[in-house]
Amino acid sequence: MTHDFPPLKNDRILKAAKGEKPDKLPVWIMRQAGRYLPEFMEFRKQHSFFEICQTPALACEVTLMPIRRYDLDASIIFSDILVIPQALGMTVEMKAGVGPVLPEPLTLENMDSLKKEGAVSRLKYVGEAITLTRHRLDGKVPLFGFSGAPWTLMGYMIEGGGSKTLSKAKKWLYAHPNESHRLLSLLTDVIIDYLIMQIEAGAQLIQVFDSSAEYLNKRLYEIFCLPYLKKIAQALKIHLKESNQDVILVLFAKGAHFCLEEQADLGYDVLGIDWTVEPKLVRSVLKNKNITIQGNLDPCALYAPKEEIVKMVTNMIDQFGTERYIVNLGHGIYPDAPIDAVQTFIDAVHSVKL
Ligand SMILES: Cc1c2[nH]c(c1CCC(=O)O)Cc1[nH]c(c(CCC(=O)O)c1C)Cc1[nH]c(c(CCC(=O)O)c1C)Cc1[nH]c(c(C)c1CCC(=O)O)C2
Repeated sequence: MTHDFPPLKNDRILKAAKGEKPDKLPVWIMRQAGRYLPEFMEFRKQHSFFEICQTPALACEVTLMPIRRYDLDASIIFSDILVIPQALGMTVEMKAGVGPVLPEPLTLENMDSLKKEGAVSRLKYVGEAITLTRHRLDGKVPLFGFSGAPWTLMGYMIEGGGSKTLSKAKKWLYAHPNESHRLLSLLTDVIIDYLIMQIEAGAQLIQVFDSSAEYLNKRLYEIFCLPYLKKIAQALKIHLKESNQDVILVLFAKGAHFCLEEQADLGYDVLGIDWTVEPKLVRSVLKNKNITIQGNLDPCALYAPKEEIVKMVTNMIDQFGTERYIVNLGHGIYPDAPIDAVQTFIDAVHSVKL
């Protein structure tokens, strides 16, 4: 599909992802388009969460909010990982102060009622938001599309929302492995088609969020996650090759420090690292892997005084080194992050001489 998008003016993140040298270190922030921005909170008084997700003009507006305010090097389309369970026929509510709630969680008995057929066509609005946003960005920075990973989606679907232990979803892994694989396969198929749709709509990078990886161990991750994450990367790479496109693939498996090497062999161009992992350890474990690292300032570091933030950022960059590196937080930004601290963070990154 040709879209005639405006030419890209800032390719720092694409360069870093491919192992080329950018003019400055690229920086963006997970969950940058949302809740900590006063303009977003104002916007949310007029529109419900899923109304914004499902209305391309509104999703585009929110995506652009942090780009107007800050000198970020990438944008990420406003949406949520839970639009997939929604498209599969599950009810998802966004409750103020609680987070996402799925009032009728998935069970062994009702899992066959998931509506795989047509799921991606019910997510067409995400593609439309991406295309519109690519035009409105006017080439200022590249645009990320994203999806939840199979295991993270499975967790929310079975738990019916967030959970401290994920014990209901993990029970499936231990007690019902066949049904778990059936569900993870179904989600993988939908995720692949969904991400291809986002690429065709104009996404220049894709991030897969496995935010619930931290609840598993190496054995469970090898059995129930790595094969599916690999299938996703391979299918996307085949699609990109056949359609002669160049799109960067990023995997953020939060807390999966028990299998960094295995993650590096899945076919993604970039690995996101959470803040609990030592930068030097990451670099030493992955030194022969030709992979770019993204991360990993503790989101809570933004509560520190300005001078401390600058010191922590400089120290982090020293430890990661400036090659094959994209600066980010080690998880999504929190709703009460001071907006000046975000500016300090970005300026500290961009002031590093390469
Ligand atoms: C686990 C997860 C979810 N959603 C997402 C993840 C993976 C990333 C991560 O681990 O943080 C991903 C996500 N959610 C949202 C984006 C938008 C783009 C961005 O700015 O990064 C992205 C990339 C918007 C959102 N998603 C949500 C909000 C706030 C809801 C509101 O405005 O009422 C936003 C802006 C709601 C949401 N959605 C989800 C939760 C747990 C919550 C409630 C807590 C919270 O606020 O983060 C599920």
